[in-house]
Amino acid sequence: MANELVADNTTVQDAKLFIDGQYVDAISGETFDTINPATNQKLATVAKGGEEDANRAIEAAHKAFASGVWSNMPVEKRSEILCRMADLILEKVEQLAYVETLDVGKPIRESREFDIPRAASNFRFFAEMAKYMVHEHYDMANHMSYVQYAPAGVTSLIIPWNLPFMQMTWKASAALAAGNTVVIKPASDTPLSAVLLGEIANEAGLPPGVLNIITGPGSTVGTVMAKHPYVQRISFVGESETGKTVMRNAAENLTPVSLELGGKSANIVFEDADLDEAVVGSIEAIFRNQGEICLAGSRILVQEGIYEKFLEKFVAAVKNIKVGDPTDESTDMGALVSKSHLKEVADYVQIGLDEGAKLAYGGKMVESLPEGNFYEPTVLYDVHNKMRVAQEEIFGPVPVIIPFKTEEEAIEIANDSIYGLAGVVWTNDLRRGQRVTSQVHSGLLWVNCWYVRDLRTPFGGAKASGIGREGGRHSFDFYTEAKTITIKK
Ligand SMILES: NC(=O)c1ccc[n+]([C@@H]2O[C@H](COP(=O)([O-])OP(=O)(O)OC[C@H]3O[C@@H](n4cnc5c(N)ncnc54)[C@H](O)[C@@H]3O)[C@@H](O)[C@H]2O)c1
Ligand SMILES: O=C/C=C/C=C(\O)C(=O)O
Repeated sequence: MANELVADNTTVQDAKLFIDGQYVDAISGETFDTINPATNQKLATVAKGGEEDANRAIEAAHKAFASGVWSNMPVEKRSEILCRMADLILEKVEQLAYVETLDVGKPIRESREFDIPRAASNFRFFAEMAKYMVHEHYDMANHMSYVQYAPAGVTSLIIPWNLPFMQMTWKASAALAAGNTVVIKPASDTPLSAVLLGEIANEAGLPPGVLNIITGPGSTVGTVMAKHPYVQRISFVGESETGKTVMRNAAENLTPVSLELGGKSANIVFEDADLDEAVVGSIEAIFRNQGEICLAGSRILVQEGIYEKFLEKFVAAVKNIKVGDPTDESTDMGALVSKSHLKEVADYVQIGLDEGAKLAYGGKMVESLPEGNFYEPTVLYDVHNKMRVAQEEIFGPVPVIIPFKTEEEAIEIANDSIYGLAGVVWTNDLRRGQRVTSQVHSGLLWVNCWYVRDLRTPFGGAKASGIGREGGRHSFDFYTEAKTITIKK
């Protein structure tokens, strides 16, 4: 394999661009290093794609699309190839999980048990669904109409660094199942697992040019992927500000965008909740993946009658989180993705303290692990929702705990945010659960659970958290062009 792990499981082979079914160097010959966040040592050399490379990949995708080799392939056959990709992902679960863990800094247990199997599920789900799409047909007296959901064409997929393989496959599987050809750009901090998808595609029999992967900067490669006139759909995941830039660039050709952006979701704990369950769930919702999850329950709103008790139990649970080597099976929390991100997270904690928040636990780098980007799980409490740490996305293991008195106040605080991605409600009163979730202005809400995913449901955010929904038929709506064909009888 072109990108196989070497024997010691600490370094990976160099990564190239994947264009038209082949691994190639950047035209400029330039490369960049990807760093292991647990050691801050170099992990691999990666081809630094530029504008010309992005053009090359888009042209390859355009040619493959126009040839009909994929878009006109019977859906059963297309589905078979995508299911084979799912099988291959599962066969390579160990390799992919290690690469993901080394590149992202996340615990190996999570990579092996969640990210990689979920990537396989993404492929299998959309491959199966494509076969069972319901087609519309309408009759009039002298005419009949039917609707064809035709593949849109070349699709740009721009991916962030936090859950790289899972998110890339969430988009790619749907776009491919709908008959499109794709160009994928992983984030420069975490390009390695994406590059491995190229050989999986080749092994599964995906025709050349149908899937292309370009590693390189967002400012060049990403800009071309948003602006190129051949591109018919852009699906972007990342920060809200970058999303705005992508949308501006997409406007040049009126290219439809699907944007999954930042979040600052409220995790609301009511007095009538099962306290232990709420503590365990709230810990998971903010410390999983080092808190680097868009859906994180990063604002923990706690009703005043249980505020002290919740805080005590929450902090006790935080003390049990084992931070350390991401490749260690017993690690709960790994390293933050980069030195610069570590600094951003640490700066936010200082900002919070300066604003008057109190520190219940953490607040510094892990002293015993000075080489990597290990930050202690941190708890800020007695936070007011107007503080910057309650309004801005920290994207790290730093929840802010905010007290509230009434249900109305909890809803008001939850909605007092530019973001509207997710929300969690902990209560034993399901009527309250229904009332509160129906009034919180977010795309995804969970009651007494967090990040439970059913791939048939729409996924996406409100307000600054995004535009559009993917998942189930919503993905096919986005990745296809609905064509109405009317015939005289
Ligand atoms: N809503 C969701 O589903 C979701 C999921 C995961 C992450 N996120 C968000 O992603 C952010 C973290 O990821 P990040 O730091 O990698 O985000 P980011 O916006 O910095 O980068 C995302 C991707 O965009 C590329 N990019 C940068 N500039 C670009 C440009 N001008 N044109 C095109 N592409 C460009 C980057 O190289 C990267 O591949 C957080 O805000 C998080 O909430 C949202
Ligand atoms: O960090 C963001 C998490 C995104 C999750 C998904 O895209 C998903 O579960 O489909």
